[in-house]
Amino acid sequence: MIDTATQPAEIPLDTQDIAARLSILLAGRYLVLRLIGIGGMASVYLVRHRIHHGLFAVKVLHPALAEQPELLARFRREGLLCARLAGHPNIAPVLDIGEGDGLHYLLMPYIRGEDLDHLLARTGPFSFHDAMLATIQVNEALLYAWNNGVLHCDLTPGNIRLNEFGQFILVDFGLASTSLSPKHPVLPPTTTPRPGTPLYMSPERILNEPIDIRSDLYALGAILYELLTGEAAFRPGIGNSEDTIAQIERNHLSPSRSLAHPLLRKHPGIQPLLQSLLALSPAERFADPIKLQQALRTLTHYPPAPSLHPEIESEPQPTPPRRRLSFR
Ligand SMILES: Nc1ncnc2c1ncn2[C@@H]1O[C@H](COP(=O)(O)OP(=O)(O)OP(=O)(O)O)[C@@H](O)[C@H]1O
Repeated sequence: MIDTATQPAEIPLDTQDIAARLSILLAGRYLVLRLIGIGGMASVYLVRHRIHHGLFAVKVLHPALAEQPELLARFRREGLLCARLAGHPNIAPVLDIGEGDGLHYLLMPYIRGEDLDHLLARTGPFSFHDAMLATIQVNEALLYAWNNGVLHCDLTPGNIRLNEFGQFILVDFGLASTSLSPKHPVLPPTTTPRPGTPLYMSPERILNEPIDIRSDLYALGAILYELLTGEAAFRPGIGNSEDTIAQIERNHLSPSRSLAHPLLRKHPGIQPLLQSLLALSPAERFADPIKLQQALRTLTHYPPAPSLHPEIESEPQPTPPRRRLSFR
């Protein structure tokens, strides 16, 4: 992810020092085992609970970034939004938010497995079945977030992990947005560049126009393309949103060009699906994850998930006491 607006080019980061401070901070409850990975905003550590031995991931905001109020607020918001989304099988929830000794951290369940960036690099393009399964599951996560007033806004293969049970799990809600209305956010246009990962950013996001769920669906389309072909859907000036904007303006992102990939022709129905997901204009895309879900299920003959009985969906009610039968 790049953040041209706020992020320094070089973040001084001593992960051993952070791990040592984290060990002291969490001392009573968790043992810090090792560093899992480093992102643009945070480093993530594997920890073990001292009593029940469960494994967790602790995401620590880079200390240098914690000094920037806007980035600290964004990190806290990530924690709050992810805590709100707890309970969905395709979203890594935040279980605890804490700070101390200048460190700000989020505690999450550890997702054993690999992110899709690494998986693609290791195994090459996915089978049609696996690519569609990933898309269906991530779309379910987007639907749940959207229904809870959240847009992910930084959907990339690196932010999706495949766990040991074959579930695709969305991590990193660091750029997620929410609006005042409780459901289905629409974010206003901005005057400054939005942070993000150019390869997966929708045209309207790059151009600072209003964005809604269709911007996340565009990113999902770019990921599906990459899973099926092993190649990025677009090749803009990587890492430089200026180049990307210039290329959009020159219409280099026209989907018709890249959808001619031979691996896509093998699967009837996939090209129109990608055409809709990757349409330059949001008006030409699937309107929402429900519409996409229907198309994905038709294409894969995947049965719809059983929906909860309405009584189960509502808040649990206390069970009335059983009437005792009395016998004489
Ligand atoms: N709960 C988790 N379990 C296991 N690994 C995780 C977990 N959360 C994050 N990771 C891994 O840790 C690494 C860094 O995490 P993440 O991408 O969330 O950091 P970030 O700084 O927010 O990233 P970005 O650069 O996209 O802003 C990634 O490889 C990610 O897959």
